[in-house]
Amino acid sequence: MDNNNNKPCSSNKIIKTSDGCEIVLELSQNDPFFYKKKNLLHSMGFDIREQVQFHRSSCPDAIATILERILQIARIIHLDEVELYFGKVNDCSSFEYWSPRNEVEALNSVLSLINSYSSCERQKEMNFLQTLQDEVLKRIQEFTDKNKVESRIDRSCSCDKEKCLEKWGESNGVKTSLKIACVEGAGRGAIATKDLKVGDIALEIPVSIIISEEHVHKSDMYHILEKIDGITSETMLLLWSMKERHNCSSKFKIYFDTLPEEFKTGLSFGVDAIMALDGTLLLEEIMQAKEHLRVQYDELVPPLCKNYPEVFLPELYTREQFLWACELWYSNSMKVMFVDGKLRTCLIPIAGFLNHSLYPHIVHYGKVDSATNTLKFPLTRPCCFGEQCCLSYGNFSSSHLITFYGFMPQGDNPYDVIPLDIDVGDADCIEGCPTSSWTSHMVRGTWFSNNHNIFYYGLPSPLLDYLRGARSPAPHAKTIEISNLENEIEVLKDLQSTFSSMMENLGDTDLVDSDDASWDVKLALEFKDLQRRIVSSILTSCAAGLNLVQDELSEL
Ligand SMILES: C[S@@+](CC[C@H](N)C(=O)[O-])C[C@H]1O[C@@H](n2cnc3c(N)ncnc32)[C@H](O)[C@@H]1O
Repeated sequence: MDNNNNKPCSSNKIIKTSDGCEIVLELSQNDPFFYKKKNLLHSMGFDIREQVQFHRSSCPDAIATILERILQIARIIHLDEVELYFGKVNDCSSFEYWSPRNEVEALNSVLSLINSYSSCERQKEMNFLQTLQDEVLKRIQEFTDKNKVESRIDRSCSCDKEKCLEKWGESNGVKTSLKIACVEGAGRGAIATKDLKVGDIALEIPVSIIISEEHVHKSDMYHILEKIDGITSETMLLLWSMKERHNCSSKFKIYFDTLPEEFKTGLSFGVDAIMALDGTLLLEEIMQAKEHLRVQYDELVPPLCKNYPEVFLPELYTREQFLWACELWYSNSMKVMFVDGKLRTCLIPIAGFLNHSLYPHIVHYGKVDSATNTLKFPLTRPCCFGEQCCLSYGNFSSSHLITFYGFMPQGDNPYDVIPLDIDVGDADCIEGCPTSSWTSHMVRGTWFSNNHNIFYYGLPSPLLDYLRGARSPAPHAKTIEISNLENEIEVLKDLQSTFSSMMENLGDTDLVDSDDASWDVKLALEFKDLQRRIVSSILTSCAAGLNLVQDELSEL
């Protein structure tokens, strides 16, 4: 799970002035998309460092206007690669958001600025900051109301083992406002036991119950494993957990008892499911991942069992058990930054019940609080009593989520992109270059776009610009001129041809009755259906675009 630990440090701050304060927002030079974001900021009239003034006497309306200005900058600073690539292409859309993820991230960045300032200033002098905070919270609430995914709780589940784990957690210092329950279609999940606000800590886990490499170091296998050239601590942990799950006196026995007998991830897909993926890139992804595990097992495990059978008991180290451990670590581990500054891959009892959502409540987690020596899970959006509280595992595509976690999230996933085999070279564009210089290109469902007008067609602008340049090297203005329109027709026809072949490769809708199919075939068919919908939306957009261009041409 990718928990936002590796973001460039922000130098945003609030400075007190004689008649109020000044909010300083700065794009980090270490941002991997620094030049693209800098160009975007410039195109909206901002610099990479902006100071926004607040006067003590600002009225609520003025504060709302200032907040909008701050958000315009914060949104750009917090864009990720996919959001940048697919962009916001409506020239007059400065009041619109880029994506739900980006909006909540931008709003939370303003909140954390206010909080860090308020904690060192006398609040009563800062009434206008309070008004600003209220406005931010109001917007987060509006967003939460707009983007809700309902999950149904299966109340017939007794969850006895999970209750046992909750009790064990409590006795070990876990603080929680969540309880474990069965959620339809997602196994177990965590449900809020009271209304939770933005900033509330839904769950707090003491470091003492986190499973990390320290436990391997204390085990009887460490002196053997440490001699293996190039072995990672993740692999050591994986081998350790294969044995520890059977250890009746393990400190983590209650935790291991709650784990499923089998994980249903893409790594366990059978032949029928793999065949059903024909024509998709997921087939390749799963085959490669399976092959990687096969080679890793063959190189590592049989020699350990042969040379140290008293430590690596052959019956605990079968290929099936190795796959179980890989799936456990892929689908349940989190990267945690400890107080010594080291990032370690860990299993976290109780937190491991948090499911993923495209509209998560918890986004920033994974850094141990040095004051309490605990790992905290704070909310970036409210969660009501009885609602499932979800995490963001990261900005992953459905193919990644299927391969390593075994599910497709509910709702439209903006990270479901199809990469295109066009190699353009070069990293982030250099200073002064247009924002459209990208090293690789991709598409996604054109339903995500709000601009289906001529020259846009709901398709990504970087791709269109690249194809325009490849067809005709002359600079391209988006103007209604014969040469431009003729070039547009060529570009759209090229795309039509590429995506028609992709659609042919995907074949017709499968006639398998998916109600009777096994879990893996069902998931494979669902994924393939998504691929067809994406490709079909592109073909529809190309056809609509060609009509638009031809209409314009006929009027010239
Ligand atoms: C960290 S565990 C979460 C707890 C898990 N549901 C359980 O019962 O143990 C991750 C696994 O939960 C399931 N999961 C997580 N989010 C999901 C979602 N949005 N929809 C369906 N399954 C999900 C997947 O099986 C995934 O591999």
